[in-house]
Amino acid sequence: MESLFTVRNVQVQARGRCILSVPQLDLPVSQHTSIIGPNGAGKSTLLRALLGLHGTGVQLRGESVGSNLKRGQIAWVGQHGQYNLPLTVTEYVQLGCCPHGSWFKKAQAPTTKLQHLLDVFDLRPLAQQRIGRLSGGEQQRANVVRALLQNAPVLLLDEPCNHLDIRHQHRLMHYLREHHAEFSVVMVLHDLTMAANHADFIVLMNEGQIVASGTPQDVMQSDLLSEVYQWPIRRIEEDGRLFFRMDHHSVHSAVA
Ligand SMILES: Nc1ncnc2c1ncn2[C@@H]1O[C@H](COP(=O)(O)OP(=O)(O)OP(=O)(O)O)[C@@H](O)[C@H]1O
Repeated sequence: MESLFTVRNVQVQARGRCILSVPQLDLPVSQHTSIIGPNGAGKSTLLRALLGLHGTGVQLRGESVGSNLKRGQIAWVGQHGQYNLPLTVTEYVQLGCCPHGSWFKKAQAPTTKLQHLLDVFDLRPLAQQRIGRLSGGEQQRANVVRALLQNAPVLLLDEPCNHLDIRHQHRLMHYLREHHAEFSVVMVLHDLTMAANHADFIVLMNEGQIVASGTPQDVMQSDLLSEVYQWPIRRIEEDGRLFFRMDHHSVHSAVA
């Protein structure tokens, strides 16, 4: 298996505690990888490590991810955007076209792609609005468009479906699938059914460690998921697709 990212002996400490410990992880090329796991499992920390923000143990296609060259090949959507900038939606998404590390320089996106993405993500009517005045879901869509305009071969998306309604969640996932030849995607997702049906490769995390990695069929087993999430999770297979049902569980029995 050819690797997109190789992670070797990456450890991240914060306030005297280890929040990420990954002896070895290989993420395959040209696949959609989803990182799943409960709150605080270390998913965002792992994504930041892939971005080269936590030391030297990560390689992208065999070269250190810390180099500017490699970092310029990665587009990133974090959990929080910079919405206090005095920019319209069009100006905000065009930041994606700036050379890496010089976001303050004036940039122009190719008009066709910009207009296409504004249409796909229903932002055209809001194009001249201030980014700070948009709703949470609209801002998130603008963040995604900004990342897509970078034309980077690797997209790292931290909970890209945050704030998105169901239609826009599916539109985003379908866009990523339709354009899979243009980029590899590594994304953090909380929706297990969405992860199973849109990712080819799953990384399951808990307490700063990789619990399992592999295909959704192999990794997303009821017992393992229930143990990691500490909640009864039932896996259902229908027409070759996986669905996950959170079984009813009173808060009292979950806490007990
Ligand atoms: N700068 C920091 N200082 C101290 N603790 C931190 C710091 N950054 C992260 N942590 C802790 O590390 C753990 C992992 O955080 P991380 O954001 O990677 O989790 P996550 O899996 O992405 O969670 P969520 O699903 O809630 O977004 C958490 O317990 C968090 O409180």
